[in-house]
Amino acid sequence: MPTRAQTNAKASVLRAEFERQGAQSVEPPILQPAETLLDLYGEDIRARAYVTSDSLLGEQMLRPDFTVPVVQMHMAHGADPARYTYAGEVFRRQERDPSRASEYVQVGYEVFERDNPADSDAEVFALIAASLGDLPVRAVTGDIGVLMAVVHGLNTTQIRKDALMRHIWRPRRFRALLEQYAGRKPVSAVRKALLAGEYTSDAPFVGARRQHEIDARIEALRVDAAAPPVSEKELDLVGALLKVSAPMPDALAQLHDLSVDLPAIVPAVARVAERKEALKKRGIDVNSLMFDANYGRTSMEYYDGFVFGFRATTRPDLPPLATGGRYDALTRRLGGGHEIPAVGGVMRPGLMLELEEDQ
Ligand SMILES: N[C@@H](Cc1c[nH]c[nH+]1)C(=O)O
Repeated sequence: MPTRAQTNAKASVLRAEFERQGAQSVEPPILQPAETLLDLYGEDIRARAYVTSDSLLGEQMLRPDFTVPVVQMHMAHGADPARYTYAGEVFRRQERDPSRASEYVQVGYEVFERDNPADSDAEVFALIAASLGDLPVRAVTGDIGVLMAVVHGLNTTQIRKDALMRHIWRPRRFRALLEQYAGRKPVSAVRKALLAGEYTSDAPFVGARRQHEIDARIEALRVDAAAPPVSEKELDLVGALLKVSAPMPDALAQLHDLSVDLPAIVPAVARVAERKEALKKRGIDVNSLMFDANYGRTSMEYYDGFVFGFRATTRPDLPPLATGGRYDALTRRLGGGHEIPAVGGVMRPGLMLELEEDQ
């Protein structure tokens, strides 16, 4: 296992390289305001952040990542375009796997650039690929924008689309909801009685929910039950889309085929195609680069476009050595009326050293 000093030294080397590529070095504080920022990460990180209360500052957290504080800083006073780099610890509780670190060093690179998003995606990816050097790694890419587009385009109610959108990050729940909306799941006897107004309960009010909220929820369930089901055809198309997992050229051909029946994904698929060309221009072998439509569905909920990760081929037990993605909407949420397309990624120097030791 590398020592902390070795990891920090490696981090400095990587950050210096990112500075040479034109990035400005920034140092967001370790303590971050939880009340304003924690929700931006989504459910998983919200549950895993170390949060504490401070009588002067309010709820504070140990930074779960750098991207959110960097976006906040850029939107408050950064000039466009901009490139930033940083190195330091992030903190996330591990609830399932005690062998995984709950505190580790990241080195990152973030690009805020309006002109050519495909090329910015390729810039970040190619820079990280180069920084990983000869390490035995394999990259996977994906695109959350394609999934969002398919949900937007479904022929169903806005309420259902909103629910599916929230569950993009919970693949099993997403699948179950979609099947429910397609009428594939039998409605339980209790639910039937509830919708028919035949269900009464004398359970005491113990939670925060009031009678009018319960009534509103029952009414929403009634409206939903009256909506026509999502068609079998759409269900199958979404299923087929989520199965796309192949090298870039083949994956793109499959996406193009699917977009004939799912016209809503046409612009998002065009972005995947543009990115492929931009990656190729930057020397990436796109013929062997994997595209997996499901990739990125369990990570940071601020991603809304390109997503990628690099894993060690010789050490499948290790977490990814580098990950990243595009987060345009996050800049809008923190921008107070402004927004700018943005993409970035991080590397884990500690894992890189561990892998080097194995060589
Ligand atoms: N902040 C992300 C990585 C990233 C940087 N930029 C974009 N994504 C993480 O910690 O997982």
